[in-house]
Parts: sequence; C-alpha cells; structure tokens
Amino acid sequence: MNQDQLKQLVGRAAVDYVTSGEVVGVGTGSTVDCFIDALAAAIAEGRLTVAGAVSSSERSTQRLQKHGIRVLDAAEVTGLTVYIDGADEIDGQGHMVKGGGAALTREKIVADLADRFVCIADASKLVQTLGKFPLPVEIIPMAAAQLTRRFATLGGTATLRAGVVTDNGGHILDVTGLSITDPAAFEAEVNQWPGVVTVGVFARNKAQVCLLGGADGVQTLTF
Ligand SMILES: O=C[C@H](O)[C@H](O)[C@H](O)COP(=O)(O)O
Repeated sequence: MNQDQLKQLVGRAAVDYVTSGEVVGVGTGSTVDCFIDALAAAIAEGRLTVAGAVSSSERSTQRLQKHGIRVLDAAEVTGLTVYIDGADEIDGQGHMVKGGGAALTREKIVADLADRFVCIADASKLVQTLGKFPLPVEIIPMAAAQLTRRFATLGGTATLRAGVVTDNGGHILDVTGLSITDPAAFEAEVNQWPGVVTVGVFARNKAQVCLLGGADGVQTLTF
C-alpha cells in the first residue's frame, strides 16, 4: 500500500470513533481529508448521523460543507466527545508535532474542547523523539527575528514559511535541529515567549488513541 492508501485506510477506521448523533471535532490535512470523505460516505449510506462538525480550518470547513455536513462555530459547543486529526510526528506516549498545514492554532483550540483526541497517521509518522520534522510555530509577524534568535539558543534554526498566512493572520516559523525530549516542558516554555501564538508541540492536548496505517493494516495505539 502506498502512503495515500494508508491515509484512506486510517481515515475510514476513524469513522468508528464518531458517536452517532453527536458533533465531531475535525482536524486538517491530507489524512483528515480522507476521514471527511469516509465520514460523508458513512452518513450517505445511513450507517451514521452527526449533528455537525467543529472544524479546525477553512480547508476542512469547505470539504465538510461540500459533503453537506453542517459546520458549527467552536463557540456553539461546550465540549466534544472526540476530535480526529492527523500529525506530522507522534511519539510512543501520544505527544505530537503538528502544523505542517499551518492549522495548528485552531487545531489546538478544537482539540482542547474534546474528551478524546484520535490521531490518524501512516506509520512513517511514528518517532522515538519529536523534532525530526521541522517544528511549526505560529507567530505574530513582528516577532519573527526575535523568536528566530530565541530558538537559536535551544540549538534550533528557524525559517519563516514563505508566502504563508494562517487562517488567523499569523505567520509560521519552521524550526529544525531540535530534539524534543520533554514535550510538555518544551510546549509550556515556548508558549509563553512573547510573539508566539501557538507552538506545534501537542503535549497538553496529546492523543489518547492513534490509528496507525502500515503494511499490516491499522494498528491501534492507546496512551
Ligand atoms: O496543520 C496541519 C496539521 O497539523 C496536519 O494535521 C498535519 O500537518 C498532518 O497532515 P497530513 O495528514 O497532510 O500529513
């Protein structure tokens, strides 16, 4: 199976984690696109109903609406049973690096509303230690140079993602050269640097379940 087929596999598997009749939290990315399509198919076939979705990006909102799935504002719900999203990296404890698609801030907001984060990913995303994938950080534009110097003190090289403006009007720094051995401490530290909107380490909002697609099918990891 190629990577696209693995994404479709885990996208379909994630539908089983949606509680019928409820509002579902929806992440962003190519794997989530597969989930949205599988969710729409399950609804069309009468296997499931949903009261709607809270979306983490304009991209996912458009795809959900194209399928006729109602999109609610995050402010319209007080909580969600489940949030389903991909990751750029996930470790053996469910900590993730996210934001390759620049949606990390809204993803963290919607994930924080949910009782359970179900991560869907192909097996290449599983790592021992976070940091090989360039770490996305959403920032206030005027802080770019200052934050670049600050990441250098941690051994990181930050590069501004050219031409990218997030759904919130922020910019993205991608930071290479980091080895994130304590994700919770790293997230807490970087989050309070002035100019940082959201750091792409998800430790406080880590996954409770990961559906990992590999040669042998879907492996379910629980944390
Ligand atoms: O901002 C984007 C998100 O964090 C994605 O969930 C992440 O980049 C994984 O995306 P994909 O499923 O396309 O690999």
